[in-house]
Amino acid sequence: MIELREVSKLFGREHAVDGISLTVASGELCVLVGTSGCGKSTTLRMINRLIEHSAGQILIDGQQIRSFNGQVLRRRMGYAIQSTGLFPHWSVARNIGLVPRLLKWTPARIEERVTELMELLGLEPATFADKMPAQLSGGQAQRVGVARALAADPDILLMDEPFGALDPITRETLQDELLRLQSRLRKTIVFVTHDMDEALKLADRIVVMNQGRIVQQGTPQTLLHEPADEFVESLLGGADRGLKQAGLTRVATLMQPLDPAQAKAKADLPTVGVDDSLRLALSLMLWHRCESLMVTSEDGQPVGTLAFHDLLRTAP
Ligand SMILES: Nc1ncnc2c1ncn2[C@@H]1O[C@H](COP(=O)(O)OP(=O)(O)OP(=O)(O)O)[C@@H](O)[C@H]1O
Repeated sequence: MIELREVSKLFGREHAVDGISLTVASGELCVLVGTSGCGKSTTLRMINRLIEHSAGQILIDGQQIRSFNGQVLRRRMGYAIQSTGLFPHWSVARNIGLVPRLLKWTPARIEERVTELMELLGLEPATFADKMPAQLSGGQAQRVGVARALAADPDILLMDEPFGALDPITRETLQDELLRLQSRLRKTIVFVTHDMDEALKLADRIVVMNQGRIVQQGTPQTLLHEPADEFVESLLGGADRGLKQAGLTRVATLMQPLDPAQAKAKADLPTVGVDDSLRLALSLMLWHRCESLMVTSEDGQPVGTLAFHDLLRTAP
């Protein structure tokens, strides 16, 4: 668990962070979101002491971070950043093995761990282990950055706009992979982004910052339903909120079970997956100009139907 109590950071006389209090529970994915310069990166870097806080307390599992040596603390936490920070003259495998090497793991254990992580992140070891960072695409380099952050199996992962420089499709893929990894690894993650759509998709809890302060924190649903003020509302996209809400809700929540007597008559309807979002369902209805869809299970079997009027039941 990470706790920030009335934490501030002053650069000269300027408050980059101004008395924020925040608790991130173990296993929680907490996203800090806000416009440029609001203090997100400074907050993240205070947690691993790349930046020292000026006032307040930061605790990891109840212990003040100042009681740890800074380097020791950083080795206990994964850190992934937008520019990846990979060493350009080191191979992918050597980059991933950095922290285990610093922790003096045996070469055999490091090799085993590097191979395991490359497989976990979808980087075929035989193809990528010996490549140099310059030979990687942006998406592959980010995967290496995340693998390196996970190398020593830290409980805490700090991620600063890790997918910020990627094209939208690669970015979506890596977001999906982070969610898949998180459902398996249950790390305590603090993730910084300026992109509210990314925050809504990834977060268990979103913390909205403005001018060094926290203006609201809550689940994606809470923010969408009850934005604290106009600033939060504008970050959420104002009138677009209905679509964003639909993007967070699964088809399964509103579908009607399939009536076997009607199955044949509905067999020609366009299909949507039970785990797809209502936003996708709406898009399919608009595209196919139809008012209902057949809902299929993961293995493609029809399990229900979803009607246009059902979608209106998501309204708050
Ligand atoms: N080393 C520094 N020295 C002086 N001022 C700094 C320093 N680092 C950050 N700041 C200032 O602190 C404020 C918060 O910066 P920070 O990088 O935390 O914002 P951010 O929300 O992460 O922004 P961005 O999304 O643009 O990265 C800004 O006004 C910035 O100019």
